[in-house]
Amino acid sequence: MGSMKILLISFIYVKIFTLIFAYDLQHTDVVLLGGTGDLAKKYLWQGFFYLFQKYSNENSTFSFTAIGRTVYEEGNTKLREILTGNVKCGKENNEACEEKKSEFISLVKYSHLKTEDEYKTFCQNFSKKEKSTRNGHIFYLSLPPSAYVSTLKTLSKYCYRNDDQIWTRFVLEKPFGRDLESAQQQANTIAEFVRESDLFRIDHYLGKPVVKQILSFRKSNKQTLEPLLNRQYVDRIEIIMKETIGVKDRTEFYNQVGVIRDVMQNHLSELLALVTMELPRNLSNSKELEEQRTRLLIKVRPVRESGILTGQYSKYLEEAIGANGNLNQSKYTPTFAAALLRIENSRWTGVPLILMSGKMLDERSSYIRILFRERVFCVTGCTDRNSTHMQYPRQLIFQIGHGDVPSPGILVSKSLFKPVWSPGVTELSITSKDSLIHGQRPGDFHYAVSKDKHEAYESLIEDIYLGRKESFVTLERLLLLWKIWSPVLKSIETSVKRIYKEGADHSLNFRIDNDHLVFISDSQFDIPELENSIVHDVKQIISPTDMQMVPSMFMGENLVCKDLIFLFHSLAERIKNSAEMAVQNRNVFHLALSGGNSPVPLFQILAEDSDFPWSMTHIWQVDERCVSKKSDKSNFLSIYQNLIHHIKIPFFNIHFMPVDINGRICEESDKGDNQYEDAVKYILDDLKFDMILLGLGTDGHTASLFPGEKYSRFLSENKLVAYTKSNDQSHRMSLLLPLINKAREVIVLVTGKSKHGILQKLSEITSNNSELPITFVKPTDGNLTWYIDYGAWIG
Ligand SMILES: O=P(O)(O)OC[C@H]1O[C@@H](O)[C@H](O)[C@@H](O)[C@@H]1O
Repeated sequence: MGSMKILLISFIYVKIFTLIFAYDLQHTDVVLLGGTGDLAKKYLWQGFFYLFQKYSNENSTFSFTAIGRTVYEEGNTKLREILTGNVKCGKENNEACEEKKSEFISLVKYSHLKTEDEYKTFCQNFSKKEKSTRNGHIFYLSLPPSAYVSTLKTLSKYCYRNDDQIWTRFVLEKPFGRDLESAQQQANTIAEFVRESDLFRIDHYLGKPVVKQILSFRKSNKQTLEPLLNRQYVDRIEIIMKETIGVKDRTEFYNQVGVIRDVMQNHLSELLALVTMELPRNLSNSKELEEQRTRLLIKVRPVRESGILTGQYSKYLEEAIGANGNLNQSKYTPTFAAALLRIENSRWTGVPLILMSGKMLDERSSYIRILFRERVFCVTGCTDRNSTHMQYPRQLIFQIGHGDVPSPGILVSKSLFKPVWSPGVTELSITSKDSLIHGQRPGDFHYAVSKDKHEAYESLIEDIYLGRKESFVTLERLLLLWKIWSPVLKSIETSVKRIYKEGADHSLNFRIDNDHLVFISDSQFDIPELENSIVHDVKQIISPTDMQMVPSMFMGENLVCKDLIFLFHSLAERIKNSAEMAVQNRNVFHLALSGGNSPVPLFQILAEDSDFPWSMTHIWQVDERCVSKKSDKSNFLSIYQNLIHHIKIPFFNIHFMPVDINGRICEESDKGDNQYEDAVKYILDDLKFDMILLGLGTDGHTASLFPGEKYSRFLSENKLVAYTKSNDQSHRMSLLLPLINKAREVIVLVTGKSKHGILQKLSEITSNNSELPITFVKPTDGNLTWYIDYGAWIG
């Protein structure tokens, strides 16, 4: 009886063990469609070999099939030859690796598939694996994008299973569509037969070792770096991918895409998101990571035609003709492009982002370079490169590939901060070389390289196998990326491309001129070229530095004159101080805001300030256009969208001008002006606003008080609010001078070059008989301060 019991127990144990063991067995079939193509030869087989080396053992087995369209007599032999020449064991080249390589190569098979029946038979054999194991199927489509939909359709019909026994993953290479519309269309069709969760869209830049370190570097230096990564401190960001090779035998593909679709809409734009997005609290939370990425991309303004430059290397057309390319199309294919991007959020407004890439340029280098604003001013020894006193520019560089560094890595100017290195990198010192790196001596950098030395495809293929999706392109992100580039792609489709010489051609150098990019050789400015700088910004040369003297008074009143971003920040701080004082003294803060474009960045900064005493603040309007509240011309809509919408302010503290009463716009009989005046009288004890923010028009108008009307009339009549007319005779509503002049503080905000002329005119006024409305603004008991940016000041 006893021995029966023992036998039974042992039987149960053996059964459980077998079950566990069997459950642990996994067999993975990798099918590489386009397995004898260029990408496969160069990177993909190497990636699969890495996977095989790392994961194959007695519990985890693999088979590899290359699918091609060509019928080879000795397909397997041919394929194995390819692999023998292309798969490498790395520097160690050790015996164990060579053994593994032979094992790997002997496993690889070649199959020719073309017709649906051939696919069907292939897939039937394919599914016949031992029932006790769990099978994984990876279909990697290294095919022309035009073949994606039909191939996926066939595969999904015969090879697609996802259940307890089999998982299936499909891998696609960019480009995904040609523009927003086609990408959406392609995605919709694919979604009919493949689930989004089983689709892996590859952008191999996301698998590059340094790219994988960007967020952890930001996180490790959160205390020091994050407060600097914004428009207040960053001068510009360059995201660059320079190549020395040409298109070679890829002309047919390249003619369809050009440099923007090939690398800018995807690789470079993905990098942009990684450096500018809000840092997720938890980097391993892929949902949060994706949310922050998409939140950022939503705020990237679509590239404009004036913000892009394109070129083509001189031999491209010849190559294209040789490759039987379509000449008409080839002549418009850009092999070089530089684009100016803008992010319209409170963190980055105003910071230029330059994305640039080109084939056949003078060097091979890809990097993200963040240049910080300069505050230092050199007095002595400025041209002495060996001087130890000056260490500028101050920059943070993610060197993603090649360039002048010993190995891709992260570089931080020593004058910026001493980084805390994340566990994924190793600090190195760059041995002194004669040449400069990004304009600095190598020794002026803290430098670290990634510990992970694997090629992008190796780590991405591993991610596919493990089902980790963080480094792949989601559909939502893909469409947002297209939104940035689609419009400009359309508008430059048949624009003339600048022809440049292969290698070093200075005619590609460009600079930012306001919101435009221009080739320097085309521009009327004679600007000395800045050494080692790709972007030459004229403003940097002509605008005053913090060291330059600016008077402290304008028109007999206080003046604050700064660079645009600093100006907005200091004004936001001033408003907050006034609010806090008012709340302390009177328990309430009455703020009247003008409309127009100038104050928008200010609203956005204020909107971010959760410490502002919003609950004690009343927001009023200085003026309003006679339009519907929903019109994009409405001042209230702009104040609402950029400020009110983002803050916690009681509804009853918002006082919009009643220009739209039940759909009737500025009907005199509705007496909207009297209504607003009554509200002011009722709510403001002594008719004193704590602060009024005014603007200044190029014609000297302020609020909605335009030249030509007799404002002295309003002064004597003591009216507070009225309907007025602008120069183009359109109707407005405005606070009037008696009310404006009662305010405790009046701020006049003037920004942008276009305002230089009117400032000049005002500064030349000598008599007291000017008819310009702004000259009537003279607070009786309060004070007036001009806030003017360098653009308006210098012109
Ligand atoms: O920087 P890497 O990894 O060498 O990749 C560059 C290549 O990236 C590919 O995505 C582009 O299609 C090629 O045109 C480009 O040459």
